[in-house]
Amino acid sequence: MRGAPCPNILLMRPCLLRPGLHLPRCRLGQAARGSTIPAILPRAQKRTNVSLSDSKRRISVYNGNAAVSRPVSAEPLRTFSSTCANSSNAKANAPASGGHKPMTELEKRISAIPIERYRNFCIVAHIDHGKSTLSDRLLEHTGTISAGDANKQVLDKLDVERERGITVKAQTCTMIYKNPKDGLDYLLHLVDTPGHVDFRAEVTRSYASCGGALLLVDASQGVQAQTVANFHLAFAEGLTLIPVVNKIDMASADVERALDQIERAFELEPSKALRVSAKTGLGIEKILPAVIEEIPHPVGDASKPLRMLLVDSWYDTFRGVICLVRVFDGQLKAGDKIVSFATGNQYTVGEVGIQYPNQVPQTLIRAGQVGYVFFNPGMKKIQDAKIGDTFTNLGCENVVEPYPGFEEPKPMVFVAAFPTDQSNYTKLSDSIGQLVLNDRSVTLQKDSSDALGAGWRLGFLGSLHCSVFQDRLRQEHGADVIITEPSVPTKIVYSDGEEDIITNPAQFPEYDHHRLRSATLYEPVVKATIALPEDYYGRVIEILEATRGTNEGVEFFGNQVIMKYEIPAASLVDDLFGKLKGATKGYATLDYEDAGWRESDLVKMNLLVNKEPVDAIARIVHRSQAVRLGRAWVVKFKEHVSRQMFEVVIQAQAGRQIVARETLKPFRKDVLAKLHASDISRRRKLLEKQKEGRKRLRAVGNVVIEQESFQKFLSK
Ligand SMILES: Nc1nc2c(ncn2[C@@H]2O[C@H](COP(=O)(O)OP(=O)(O)OP(=O)(O)O)[C@@H](O)[C@H]2O)c(=O)[nH]1
Repeated sequence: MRGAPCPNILLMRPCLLRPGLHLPRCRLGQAARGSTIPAILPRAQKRTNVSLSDSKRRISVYNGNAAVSRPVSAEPLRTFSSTCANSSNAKANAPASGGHKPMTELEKRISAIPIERYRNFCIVAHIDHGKSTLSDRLLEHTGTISAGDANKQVLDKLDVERERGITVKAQTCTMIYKNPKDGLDYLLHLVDTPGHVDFRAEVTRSYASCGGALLLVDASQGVQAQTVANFHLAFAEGLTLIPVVNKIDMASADVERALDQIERAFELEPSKALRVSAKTGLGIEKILPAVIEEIPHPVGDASKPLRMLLVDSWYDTFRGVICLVRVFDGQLKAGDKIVSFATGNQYTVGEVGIQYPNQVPQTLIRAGQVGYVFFNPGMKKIQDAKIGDTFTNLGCENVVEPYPGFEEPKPMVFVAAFPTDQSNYTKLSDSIGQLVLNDRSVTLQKDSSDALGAGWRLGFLGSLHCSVFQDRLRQEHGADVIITEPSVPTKIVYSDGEEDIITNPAQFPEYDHHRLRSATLYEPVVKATIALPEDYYGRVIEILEATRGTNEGVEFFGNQVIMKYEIPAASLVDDLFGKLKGATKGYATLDYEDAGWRESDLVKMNLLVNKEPVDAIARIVHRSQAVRLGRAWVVKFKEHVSRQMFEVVIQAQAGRQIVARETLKPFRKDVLAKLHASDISRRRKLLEKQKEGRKRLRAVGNVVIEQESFQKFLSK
């Protein structure tokens, strides 16, 4: 399908529809050759009762009869007796020492709800379409938070989330809802997911613990790039989707257009769409009845051995590593001894509970529930909390099948981080370690630079991800840190077939390295989906062509255009999104996915100061950009380096070529100041002496570049 014009937007992310997900590839092929979405989507409709969040998710279709109908109680239901019962676990499964604590009213209410009345769901939407606001509104509607706390973005807990108004970490919240139709309590788990493309790993993880989703579309903006992308992720995960048109209170709302787009793009029935305003609360009361009606309940057996998926983890200063888990089978309570399939490590459960919306301890959590757990003693290393890991009761490893786990996200953007003051290395190391625990998509390696000392090389999913991490490092940990310019990896294939992927430009071989001469270089490319109003089409084409992109298809939906381009990933770190926003008055939206490597005429750029390369500033760029970037470098570096006693030459080198140069004049001590004007021979002698001195200094003197200069140079 690569390179073929895309007949409809469903096909824009074909690789997300993974094999093995009941969506035969031939269907996609047929559609790609001209048939339209209906060939595919009636299946999606049929799949409204496909529950892939049950214990056989990813491999089987939910059979309504298979649901466990046993009423649940807060008492352990340990009827499994094979290997597990004979293990030391039998003892551990007895109530935690100290006996039962009396159940709280909340626990009593939860324990009376059977799994058939659980619903796990999330909200699928484009960034800023109102997920967090709607989540707050639902929490308020169910009495989980008081009316005064709504609109405070309760689930956006991080400072950076509140400040930037975006969700970075997926948060979850349990709600109890009394359904007016049958007067019964339902246990709902709402997972608030990030909308931005860089946080896709968070989104995918969240979907894994859900049975369905609200597909939220802003009535004034309509379907956007990430609505399409996130729809495909949710669709591939087999989630039941309920269309919801939000922001109907806005003067610019065009509900009919949004409904038309939802129907044409996703083949979802517009008559089933709910029309709401998350801000004013208009129409909100229809959402939870629809969730109960449409979204299948999770399937699991609380009497079986524990089968529990680690969905997320974070670090709490007082309690250590806390894990967010989805229990598929069995139940979990304090004192249980459990084992990780990924690491083989054994743990004793210290506390279990639910997010309501803050952590509320429970006697136990059981099959179908999403909750938190921490251990006593806690996990030793932060790396032990492997997202996607399966846990079971100790002794049940042979009878429980682990989940396949999650695909490791691949970092696309790399930076190096150094403490401004090397004596703060350990402190900064701890801060970075804690943030990495909270964000498993970040990769971390030790690094060092001649200019900046010891530090780390960090890999991120995208530039926003990278800048959010920097903000968090500064805000939450008060870190004083120098961060180098972001770069993407480069692949070198040598003539003997050996491959090397370079993520640190300083480690890229110099142009005169004998192996590089016969090597082929590759840069990563992405398939980008860009949505914009038709009026800006021409300007956006210009920008995309300038990125060395290849047009792979354009679709028109009324006045909305959806374009598909293959572009170098390097253009994303060069603020492509900012440029698109600038050219479209902020209307353009962008989504992308990894599309492998493309052969490219790449060259290593060095910044030379008096002929010495400054390793922290090296970069691999396309040859066509070398002169422009080189010019910008030397001019900017000159601005930030203080003058020395001797002349400093700043050069940008691309491969073997010097592409730009600036000279920083030395301090000029006026050695002639006290001399009489007519004393010419004395005057010449003094100037000669000064020249000699400068020459000597230049030969032996190191250019002293203060950390501050680097900081200023590296900051945008
Ligand atoms: N007028 C109006 N504004 C709304 C409505 N829902 C949300 N908003 C506003 O839209 C903006 C974005 O809302 P959020 O809830 O933060 O959006 P989000 O989808 O969670 O954003 P991310 O988490 O970054 O993906 C905020 O300024 C909200 O106040 C609505 O129904 N009507």
